[in-house]
Amino acid sequence: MPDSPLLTEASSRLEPALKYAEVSEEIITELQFPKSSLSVSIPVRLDDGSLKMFQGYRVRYNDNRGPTKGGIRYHPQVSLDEVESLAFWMTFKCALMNLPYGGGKGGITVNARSLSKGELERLSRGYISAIADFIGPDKDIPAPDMYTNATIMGWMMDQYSTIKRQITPGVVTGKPISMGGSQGRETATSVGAFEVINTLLAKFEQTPQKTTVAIQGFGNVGATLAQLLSQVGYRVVAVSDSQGGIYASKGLDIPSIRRYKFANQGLQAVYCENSVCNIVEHEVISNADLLKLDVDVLIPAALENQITRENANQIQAKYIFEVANGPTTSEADAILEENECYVFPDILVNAGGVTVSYFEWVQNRSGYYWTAEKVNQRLKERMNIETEQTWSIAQEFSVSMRNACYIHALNRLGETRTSR
Ligand SMILES: NC(=O)c1ccc[n+]([C@@H]2O[C@H](COP(=O)([O-])OP(=O)(O)OC[C@H]3O[C@@H](n4cnc5c(N)ncnc54)[C@H](O)[C@@H]3O)[C@@H](O)[C@H]2O)c1
Repeated sequence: MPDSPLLTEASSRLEPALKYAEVSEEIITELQFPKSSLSVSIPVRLDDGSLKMFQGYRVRYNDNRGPTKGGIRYHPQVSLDEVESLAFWMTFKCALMNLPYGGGKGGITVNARSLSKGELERLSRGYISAIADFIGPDKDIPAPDMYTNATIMGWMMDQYSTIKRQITPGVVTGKPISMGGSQGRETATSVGAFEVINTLLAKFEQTPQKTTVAIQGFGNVGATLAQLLSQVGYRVVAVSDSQGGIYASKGLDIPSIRRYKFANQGLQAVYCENSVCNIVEHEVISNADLLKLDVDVLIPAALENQITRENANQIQAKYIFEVANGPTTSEADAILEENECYVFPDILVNAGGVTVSYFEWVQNRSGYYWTAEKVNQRLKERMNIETEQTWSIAQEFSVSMRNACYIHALNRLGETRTSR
């Protein structure tokens, strides 16, 4: 095994699931290695006339179940090891959701916020020029991830189409709707998580009206999810962003807070009537405080590695739904399990995004576009099917939902590999 601590840690988390999964040793061995990894150097002309080189990666981890699929991340800490470990998880997420895809991932080591729009466009187009032979609608299909968005996906699709001299919308998902993006893609992760939360809390007879919720991260996914939850009666008592959080035991007025945040770029516990917003009684809390609140449901929706060996014993929530990727370390997982806290893992909870990415690719290939209602209906169906199946596996083997997800995904990967 090469020196890849993140990938090694990722694959070690599968161990408890292996004794229940119907997969051969050979397949498990194969799954420890990425099929192919590409490193590229991208020259970019900056606005001041100088030339700067950037490092980029694209990994196709495993393509037994179909073309590889996964986002592209722009972040200063991007490394080949990180991209390989994220591509590894995409392999499992796609199998878990029964999508006809393998796992992939990409990234560029860059602080995207330090670049102008023009520089960002040249970098994105340069990256696609460098990896064009490695990707394609039947080979590997990128999507947005941290610090990449629909605009960047649009540039990438355009660049690829220019190189191939053929309009190829199915090469990238998460595009603007005007370039073949799907209705419902922007809210897909929140809608998917909402379905999973409702389905699983119902198993514990935990109704929305008697459930308090704290959400770390009031971004694209966290804020939309907060709204969906509060609409059906969940009491969202705390939310936070990178600057800190707010808490009100009576519950927060989420639509008002969203409006305020959109207009002022800050979090404030407000209640708005028409255009007037009044500040309501609340406590200002830190992100660390938010995680330890006495609530029923905790939703990390910001960064990875938030729940660790250091704070896991102080978590009071009974249920954790991982919307962020990798918010709980494996040491924290063990502590939470001992404390009878149910953790519902990222590869299920946040899989709505990749599911609607799949729908986008299907629409691009057929040239027939669905309504938002149709997208959401199909998304909910698929989330429910896989949540129920995973729940049954957890009951059958008396394992955590994390291990049940791995067993379910491993079984699918094993079945396809054996058939091939
Ligand atoms: N957007 C998707 O479709 C999607 C799909 C799957 C997984 N995810 C994961 O969900 C998470 C959120 O994604 P997003 O698209 O909403 O991102 P986003 O950038 O829109 O929002 C992230 C939020 O987290 C906040 N934040 C940053 N640092 C924080 C900190 N230290 N403590 C608390 N909050 C902090 C930010 O202020 C922001 O409100 C990420 O982990 C992402 O990988 C997103």
